[in-house]
Amino acid sequence: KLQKQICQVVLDHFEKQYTAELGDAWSRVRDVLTSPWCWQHAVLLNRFSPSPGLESSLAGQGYHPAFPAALPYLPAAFRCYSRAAPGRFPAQKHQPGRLKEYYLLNAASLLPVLALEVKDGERVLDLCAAPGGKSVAVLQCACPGYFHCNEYDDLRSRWLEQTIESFIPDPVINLITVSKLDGRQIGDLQPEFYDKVLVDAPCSNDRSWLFSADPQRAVLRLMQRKELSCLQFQLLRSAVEALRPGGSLVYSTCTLSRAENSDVINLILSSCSNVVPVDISGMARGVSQEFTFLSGMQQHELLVLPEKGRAWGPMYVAKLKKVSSS
Ligand SMILES: C[S@@+](CC[C@H](N)C(=O)[O-])C[C@H]1O[C@@H](n2cnc3c(N)ncnc32)[C@H](O)[C@@H]1O
Repeated sequence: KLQKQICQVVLDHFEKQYTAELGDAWSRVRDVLTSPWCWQHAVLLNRFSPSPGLESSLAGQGYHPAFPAALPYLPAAFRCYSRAAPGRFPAQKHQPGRLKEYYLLNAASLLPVLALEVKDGERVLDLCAAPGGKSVAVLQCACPGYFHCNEYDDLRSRWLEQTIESFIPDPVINLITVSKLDGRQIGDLQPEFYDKVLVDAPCSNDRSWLFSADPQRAVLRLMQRKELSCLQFQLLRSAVEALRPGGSLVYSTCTLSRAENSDVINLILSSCSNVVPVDISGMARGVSQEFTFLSGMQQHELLVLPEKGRAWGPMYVAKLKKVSSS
């Protein structure tokens, strides 16, 4: 495989911003983000396609359960394995008519799903769903009564459909609706309809931006970075509209950028009087063996910092609850 090249202009930009925002922690995070050979992958098992021998094979290769059973929310059917050593379990190819047995992913990307605490029968919206890793993970946790997976981008929406086909069998797939809407409109289209909404927002994606192949495009993206916060705020506002009173939402990104994380959440909290923060510190404490978090965050949010041997993240997660009608 071609060696990944670091995009210097992005690294310089991050160096300035994240030294200011994260202090000393940034240099440890930078060492991981710029060393793809030490990146880890977790293996999320597909409960709809159990594979005899897979768990013992994972154990034989040094994998262990990534999440402790004592978490505030960890359904028995949700099984995910990780190991401290870098490297990748072999990926499974898409084969029409055959379900895949597992999904490879960054273990931190399961934290927003666990924070959402989906229960059987609930109406759930995954507002920005492609390629579908978190949609698949939601269905490992529970069987929603109605599951709406939305993705605005045409090509990525097809990818989402393929992921769902690869992991979800026939009776369950009928509970899922895939749409290609602008997520900002769903609040108006389906007001107060959902029990749970996941907003896994489009963001700077620090890990992949650092390896941008086209420096000119990277410069353009960096210049347009501020617009992302605006889009994220609008998506969140739509999610709040789409929630029934008493329902809750989880917001997540895979960037370290404060402007796309805490600032967006603070803006929603100050502009929507019917939304309150939900404490997720119990979950954070429960997984503190496997993940490193930025200290000094508020109880309704967490930021996973990649570290050697625990190279998960970046991942920001915040949880909010709608307490009354808009
Ligand atoms: C971080 S990715 C989602 C990853 C996905 N949740 C997963 O776990 O596989 C964000 C997605 O939001 C989509 N997106 C961007 N703008 C959107 C919009 N206005 N409405 C809905 N989706 C949008 C992007 O195309 C991208 O696929």
